[in-house]
This record gives sequence, C-alpha cells and structure tokens, in this order.
Amino acid sequence: MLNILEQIVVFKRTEISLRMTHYPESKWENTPEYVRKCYSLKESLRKGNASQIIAEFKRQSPSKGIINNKAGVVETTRGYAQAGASGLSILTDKKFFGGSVQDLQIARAGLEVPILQKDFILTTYQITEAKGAGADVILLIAAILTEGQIRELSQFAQELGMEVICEVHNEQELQKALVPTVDIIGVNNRDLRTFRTNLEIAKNLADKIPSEFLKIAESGIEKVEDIVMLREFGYEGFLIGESFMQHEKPATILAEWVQNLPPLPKKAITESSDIGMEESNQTSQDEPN
Ligand SMILES: O=P(O)(O)OC[C@@H](O)[C@@H](O)c1c[nH]c2ccccc12
Repeated sequence: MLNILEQIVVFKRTEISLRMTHYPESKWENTPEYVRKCYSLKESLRKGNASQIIAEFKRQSPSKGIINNKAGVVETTRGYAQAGASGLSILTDKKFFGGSVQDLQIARAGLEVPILQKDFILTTYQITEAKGAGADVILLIAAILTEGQIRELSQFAQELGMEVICEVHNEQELQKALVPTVDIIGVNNRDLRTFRTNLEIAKNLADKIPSEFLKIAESGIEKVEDIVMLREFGYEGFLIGESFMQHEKPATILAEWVQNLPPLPKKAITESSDIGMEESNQTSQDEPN
C-alpha cells in the first residue's frame, strides 16, 4: 500500500504529462508574468517590521478533508496581504488539496507580495508554469527528489529569477537540500507520509541548518506563542494554513495574530540609527497632535 506522498507523486506524473500536452511550455513563456521581475521572499521576511508569516490559501488536505471551501481566493489573499502577511502560499494541486493554477493567477493579479506556488514539483515544466502563472517562489520537497534533481530544479528556477524553498523533515533530507541554488530551507513539522505534525521537528533540526540558508518553519503552527518560540530557534519565516483557513474569514485571524506578535528585536545597525531618530523627529511622528 502506497503512503499518501507516494500516491500524490504517482498521480502527479500523469497529471503533468496531460498538462504538458494541453498547455505547452510556450504558452507559459509568452505570458506577461513570465518576464516580470519576482518579488523576493527573503527580502520580505527580513524587513525590520515583517510579521514573517507566509499565509496559505488551502481549501482541503488529505489529512483534514475540507478545511474551508467557502472563503474566496481574492478576498482571502487580499485580506492576508492587508493584514500584514510577509508572503502568500497558494496550493495549486487539485486532486489532493482542491487548489488550481488558476487560483494562483487570480491571487497574483493586483498583489505585490511574494507568492509561493505550493505543489509537488518533479519537472522543469512545472517551474515554467509556476513562473508564467505569477509565482515568485517554488517549493522543492526533498522527500520526493534526489539531490541531483534538487540541484537541477533549483538552478532552473533561479535562472528564471525565482527563489527556491527546499522542504525537509529530517537530517537525511536536509543533507540533500544543502545545495547553493537553494535559498531557503523549510522544515516541515508535518510528516507527509503520515500527516502527523510535531513542532519538535523544527526545534531539533534548527541548529543543523547552515547559517547561509534562511530557515522557515512549516505546518502545525497553532498560535502566536509557537512563532515566538520558533523565532528563538532562529526561524525567520512561518508557513501557516489551517490555523487561518479553518475560520470563516481567514484574514481576520491573521490580522489578530499580527496584532499580538511581539516586535522583532532590532538589528544592531538599526538600533544605533534609531537612537538618533528618536532625538530628532521620531517623537513628533509618534505623538498625536
Ligand atoms: O496548514 P498548516 O498545518 O499550517 O500547514 C501549512 C503548510 O505548511 C502545509 O500546507 C504544507 C507544507 N508543505 C507542503 C507540501 C505540500 C502540500 C502542503 C504542504
């Protein structure tokens, strides 16, 4: 009996070959999005006042079934951006997650935040498609790829100006992910074979990730305190779906979280310039007149 991840991969291969015949690569290469300069997720996560939350639009999942099939993609993604998401994640897998490439295209129009296309990437075709549909960032899942494939696919994405998150769940997968063309290591707290989540996974892998990679924690984040705790382990991004999507209006929950998030500790360099600011014009800006 195949585990769920294996089932997804088997189905994905058939889906990809069908898509390739219906929508040849040239269709994607001729879109305006294909030549647009990507928004950098790394930069967005490292802005001084960033929430560091990557908010996901996720209607359903193999483990939970339907999470929310009423919230609209436009309303939710605009709401996420307005509420202060540092990035968005759009699931484009249809069969298992109820998403679509069209969701990505719809979300992209009119938004200036970095968008991650969340799918199970096995071929360069899917990366061309992601770029043409408006994604800035792609996800490579180490559990379903060899190191050679991670190298080839990440290089291809970077050549298109996109950033690459490589998702890992254990040390073995992490070893495959440490290639120079990967930008971000995403530690998935959910075992995609069993769908169980445990934040200990991110805690335990944190210090095994070399400092040249930005690291983000994915899945199973249920409250603001989880973010605060994971920040202490050096995580600079938090990919969150269910905690928002299980509410009727997902973006209102994100807005509450953002309000309750303690501010990021200021970087040394900002601190000294801020002191100068305070003495000059900072107070006049802050005080109501
Ligand atoms: O809904 P959660 O537990 O907050 O998780 C979001 C995201 O991390 C999860 O959807 C995810 C992480 N990696 C994936 C790979 C494929 C599909 C989905 C995912």
